[in-house]
Amino acid sequence: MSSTATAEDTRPDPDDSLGVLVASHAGEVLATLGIAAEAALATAALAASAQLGDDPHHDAGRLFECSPPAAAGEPVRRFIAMRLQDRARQVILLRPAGRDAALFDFIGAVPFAGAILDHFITNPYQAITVADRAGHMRFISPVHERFLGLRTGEGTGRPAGQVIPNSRLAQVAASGKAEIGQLQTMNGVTRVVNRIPISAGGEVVGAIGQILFKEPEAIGRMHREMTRLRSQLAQTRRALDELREQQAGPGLLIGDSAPMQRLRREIDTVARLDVPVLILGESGTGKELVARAIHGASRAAEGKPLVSLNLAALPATLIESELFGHVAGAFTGSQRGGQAGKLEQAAGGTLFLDEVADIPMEMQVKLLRVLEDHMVERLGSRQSQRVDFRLVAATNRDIQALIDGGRFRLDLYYRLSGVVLRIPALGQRREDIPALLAHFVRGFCARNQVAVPEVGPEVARYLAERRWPGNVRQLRQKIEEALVFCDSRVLRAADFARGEENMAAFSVSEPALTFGAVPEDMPEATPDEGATDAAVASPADLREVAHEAVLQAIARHGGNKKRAAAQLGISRSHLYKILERGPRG
Ligand SMILES: Nc1ncnc2c1ncn2[C@@H]1O[C@H](COP(=O)(O)OP(=O)(O)OP(=O)(O)O)[C@@H](O)[C@H]1O
Repeated sequence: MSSTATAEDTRPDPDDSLGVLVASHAGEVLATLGIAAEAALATAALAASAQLGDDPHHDAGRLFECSPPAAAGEPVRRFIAMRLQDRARQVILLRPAGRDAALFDFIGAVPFAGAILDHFITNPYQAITVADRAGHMRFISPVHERFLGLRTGEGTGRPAGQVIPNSRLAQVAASGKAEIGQLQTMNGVTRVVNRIPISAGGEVVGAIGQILFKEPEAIGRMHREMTRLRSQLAQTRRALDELREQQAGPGLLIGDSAPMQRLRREIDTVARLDVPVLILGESGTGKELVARAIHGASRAAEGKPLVSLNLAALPATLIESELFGHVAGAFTGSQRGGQAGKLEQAAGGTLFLDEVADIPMEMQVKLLRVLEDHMVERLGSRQSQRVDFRLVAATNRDIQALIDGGRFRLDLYYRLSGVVLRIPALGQRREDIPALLAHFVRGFCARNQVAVPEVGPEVARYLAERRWPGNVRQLRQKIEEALVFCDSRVLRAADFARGEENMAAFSVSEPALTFGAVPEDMPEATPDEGATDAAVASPADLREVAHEAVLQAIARHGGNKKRAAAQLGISRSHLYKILERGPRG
């Protein structure tokens, strides 16, 4: 250590990057260390320090810049200095500033730079944390230390995850990828945090965390609202796709079995006639599809609406206002400007009364009357108007039994059943199953924008072997469920049998199985024929869907994985497997 700075002092060892200069307030150098031994630098530092003056607010330390005069042709060397002082002397710490140091410019340009940095470190509304590349804590704002119940510096040097609950600073320092606007729950409180990797010399050297203490609830609310809207959008998209599918008409009535061919011919015939049609068939056999097909094939109804009303489970009063509409103020809660009922809305088109056998007795008379004279009077109005529409009704009930039991009016039955179309149950046309399988696989993959998987040759036979009390609707639901949870790029019979025993038997390597009810020449389902390479299953795609379905089920059940697994019809270990492998695993 030298005691004075003189002109002949040599430049310090170039490896030295720090210097300490101790001087009196009058500028007399008392001691130097490291780069401060260079007389020109010490002189420049003391001159710059004198410029700062004595500000009682900065007793804690003052940052400033200084540059010794450069020899001709040499670049200007810039140093960052920090001054600490007491009544007797000042101590100045010196460090060269990098050429591109914005910090240097900041300190040079802002006389209260130190106060600003101090503010960032002690800001009560936004704490910061710093971890090094190894993920160990280097600094935690005092306000955050208090929140975490730590004494000053207590967390320093410890792994971030041990000090801060749910910390991801170590991961960010390791990956170099920022995480912005994330919600982090610490000690039961949710905060909004940013985690940002910090680089020096082209390398990630650590990460900082910014924790917003103010109004995280507002941001949290926005986050929840966005999540809700996203899921609503996905639901709407799905509903829209289904609607499009339904409105596409008779082409989408899949199946070439003899009963289906006959049904198609009947649809073509009745569509041309002005007669009411009653569609009978078990639940899920496609009655609504047939109603749409009739409407779609009817020339008279071209461009006109098909208006549906499901009469099951609606109380009589509601059915009446739905059918006939109402005028303004007709009843409490009525629409301000009044509203047209389904009968009016269907003018010129088709009125589809689904589950017609479930209509309450007192409404049967009113329906009968309007079907006889086609005169519609809105509730609360004395004026009636004539409305013409084609009537298609459907039921899965044994309507004859209801008539015999006095629960359905015979005269209404005659009004509804100008022509009766009977839709065969799926069990009576098992040969349609391969085509339905291919159709639902394609539809599901298109809706979810995932690649179409290959369908194992045993699948159609396996499905044809099952009982389908819920008919095509149940078949569709089972196929979609299997697609969600199928584990590989090939959809296998085993994917349909989660929770069922003995599925090992249904593998391709076991071709000797017999399928009594299945015709020998039953074609096998094939993947999308028009598809190109994209049709090759990307397991990751379906895994994403499965992962999402699992997350949603867990959320629906308040985090209870056992119940989520039960609802999805998978074992708990399968659920854990899906969670573990993640959406792209
Ligand atoms: N032949 C078919 N081709 C393609 N999809 C069909 C066929 N039959 C039924 N579906 C599908 O099965 C599901 C149920 O069909 P739909 O709602 O028409 O049945 P439904 O007989 O009216 O049922 P419910 O008696 O319960 O009202 C729908 O998703 C429909 O698209």
